[in-house]
Amino acid sequence: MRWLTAGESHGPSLVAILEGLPAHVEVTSTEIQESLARRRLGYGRGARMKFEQDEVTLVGGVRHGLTQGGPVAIEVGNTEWPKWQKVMSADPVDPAELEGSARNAPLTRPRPGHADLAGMQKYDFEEARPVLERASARETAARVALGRVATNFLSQALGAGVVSHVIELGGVRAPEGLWPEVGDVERLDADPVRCLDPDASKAMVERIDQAHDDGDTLGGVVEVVVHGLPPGLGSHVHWDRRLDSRLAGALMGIQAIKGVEVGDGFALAATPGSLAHDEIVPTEDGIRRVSGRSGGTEGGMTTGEVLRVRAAMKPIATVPRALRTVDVATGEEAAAHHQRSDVCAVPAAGIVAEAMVALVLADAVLEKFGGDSVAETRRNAQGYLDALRYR
Ligand SMILES: Cc1cc2nc3c(=O)[nH]c(=O)nc-3n(C[C@H](O)[C@H](O)[C@H](O)COP(=O)(O)O)c2cc1C
Ligand SMILES: C=C(O[C@@H]1CC(C(=O)O)=C[C@@H](OP(=O)(O)O)[C@H]1O)C(=O)O
Repeated sequence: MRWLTAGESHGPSLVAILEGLPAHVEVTSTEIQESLARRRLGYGRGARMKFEQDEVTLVGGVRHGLTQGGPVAIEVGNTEWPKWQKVMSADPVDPAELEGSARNAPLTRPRPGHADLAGMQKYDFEEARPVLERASARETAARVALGRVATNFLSQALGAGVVSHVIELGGVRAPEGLWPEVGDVERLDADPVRCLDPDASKAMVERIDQAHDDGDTLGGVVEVVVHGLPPGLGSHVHWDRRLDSRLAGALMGIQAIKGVEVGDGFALAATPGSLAHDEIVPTEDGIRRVSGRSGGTEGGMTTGEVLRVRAAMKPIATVPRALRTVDVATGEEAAAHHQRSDVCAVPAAGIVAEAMVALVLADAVLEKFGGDSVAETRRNAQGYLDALRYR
C-alpha cells in the first residue's frame, strides 16, 4: 500500500491518494465526513475549528460505496478558501492586488517550536508563510480521510476495531489500566477531552481554561487501542519489518508528536523482568497472555492480544504569551508572531493517531494475507487462523 497527501493549510483543498487496497471495501463520503468531524472535536481548539468546514469529495477509486481496486483519491475542500484565494493563489498575482492585505503580511518572526525558521533556512524563503502552510496540522485532515478507508478495511476484512483516548493532558494523568473498547467511541467523542475517566476529564478541562487565561498552551499523551488483530502481523526478521518500528514512525510523523510508547513503554524500563512481561497461559479460549504490558507486540509481531500504542504531543508552538525570537528582516530580538492558535489539540491528535495506526495495520494485513477483494483477504486470514499450529 502507498499513500500521499498534498495541499496547504489555507489552500483550496487537501488531496490524498491511497493505492493498493483491495476492491469491495465499503466506504462513503458521509463516513469520511464523520471521521473529519471527529478530528475537529476537543476542548481547547482555536476559533478556526468553528468557522472552517471540511468538504469531502471522493474523486476516484470508489463507485456506489465500494472501492474498485484502483487508487482511492479524496479531496477535502476548505470552505475558507475564498478569503485566501489571492494570498494562496497558485498562479502569479499582481502585487498591487495584495497591497495592504493583512493575510499577506510577511511572517519574519519565526515561532520557536514550529517549522518556521528551519523551513525558511532550508527552502530559502524570506518569511514563514510558505513553510507553515504545509507544516500545519490542517494536513492531518487528509490523513484522517485515508484512515477512515483503512479502518473500514480492517473492520470488514478482520473484524478489527481502532479506538483512541487521551490519557494525559497538561500534566493531568488519567488512572492507568483504562483501555477503551470499540463500543466506547461515542462516549469518548462526547467527552470534551476524549478521556475515559470523568474526574481526570474535568481536571483536564480546568487545566485548559487555566492555560487559556495564562496565554499558554498544553500538550499531552494519547493512546490508540486496536481490538481483533490476529497474531503475526509484522515480523522479527528485519528492523524495518518490525510492526513497532512502523507504528512508531507513523505516529512520530504527526505534527508535534515527540515520543511514542508501545504498551507500557518507558515504565517497563523501570520494572523488573519478573513483573514486566505478559505470562502465557492455556485457557478455554486457547493460548493467552495474562496481562497486556507489551502493548500486543512481541518481536515486532502482533501477539493476537489488544494492540496499544501511545504518542506524546508537545504543547502548541504558537504561544499567545509570545516567546522570544529574532525578526529575520532586521536581525533584532522580537516576540514570535501570533494571530490565533489552539490552546491544546491533544484530543484531535488522538483521531489522527487512530488514522496513522489504521494505515500501518492495513498495510501489514495486506502484506500478510494479500487479496484483491476484501472477501479474498478475509478468506486468507481465516485460512491462516484455522491452520495456526499453536492457538
Ligand atoms: C491536531 C493538531 C493541531 C495543531 N494545532 C496547532 C496550532 O494551532 N498552532 C501551532 O502552533 N501548532 C499546532 N500544531 C502543531 C504544529 O503543527 C507542529 O508543532 C509544527 O508543524 C512543527 O512540527 P513539530 O512540532 O513536529 O516539530 C498542531 C498539531 C496537531 C496534530
Ligand atoms: C486548521 C487546522 O489546524 C491548524 C493547525 C495549526 C498548525 O500550526 O499546525 C495552526 C492552526 O491554524 P492557524 O494558525 O491558521 O490558526 C490550527 O487551526 C486543522 O486542524 O484543520
